[in-house]
Amino acid sequence: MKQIVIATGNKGKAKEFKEFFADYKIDAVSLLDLDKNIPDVEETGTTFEQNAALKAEQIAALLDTPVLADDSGLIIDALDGRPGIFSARYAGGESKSDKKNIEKVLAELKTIPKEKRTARFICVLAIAIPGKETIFKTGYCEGSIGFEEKGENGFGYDPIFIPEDYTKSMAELSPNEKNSISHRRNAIIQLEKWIKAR
Ligand SMILES: O=c1[nH]c(=O)c2ncn([C@@H]3O[C@H](COP(=O)(O)OP(=O)(O)OP(=O)(O)O)[C@@H](O)[C@H]3O)c2[nH]1
Ligand SMILES: [Mg+2]
Repeated sequence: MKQIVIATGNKGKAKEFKEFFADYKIDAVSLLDLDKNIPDVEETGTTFEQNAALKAEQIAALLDTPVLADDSGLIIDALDGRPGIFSARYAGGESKSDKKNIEKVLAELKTIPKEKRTARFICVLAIAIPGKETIFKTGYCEGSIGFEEKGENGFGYDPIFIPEDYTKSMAELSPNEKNSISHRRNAIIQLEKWIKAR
């Protein structure tokens, strides 16, 4: 089976990439699957593109193979776009905690009414191929932030994100349903030609 390396240490992302690439009969191997001790890539960029490129290019150089990286996050209008590129580490501290991040967002939006809770997920994919220019693709998923956590599926902010035209949270959707509307899917479908040519 063909393989593609995904430069992520996020379990939720790794699972979704495996599901997407299975459709193309490609095994998506994440950093969690590799035996090698791979150093953490510091996300020092100021944009999703820069951080996606940092992850893809550093791991591609290290392994000398094409690598796909995903930098993603949640953009909330009432918070001037926060948590944005800081989505994974919004509540601060070294340990990334989805639960603490969600609590912080809900607290910040406490007095904000339903119609002003609009938000979107963004996913920027970078594909680094040694010796070639890095390719970028961006996908979005529009929605709003609920008032409480709901559902057990997905990861990150899914329990408080209600996709547009839905009443359920992203975490209440099945993996297949999420994968049919998510920001990650909307980025990946733009890569279809590249994936099929592999
Ligand atoms: O509810 C969610 N559903 C999603 O589908 C989703 N996609 C991204 N996010 C949030 O945005 C951060 C990415 O930050 P990020 O791109 O730096 O990834 P990460 O640090 O978790 O892993 P890595 O890929 O960098 O190794 C994540 O941790 C999450 O908090 C999501 N939340
Ligand atoms: Mg990260």
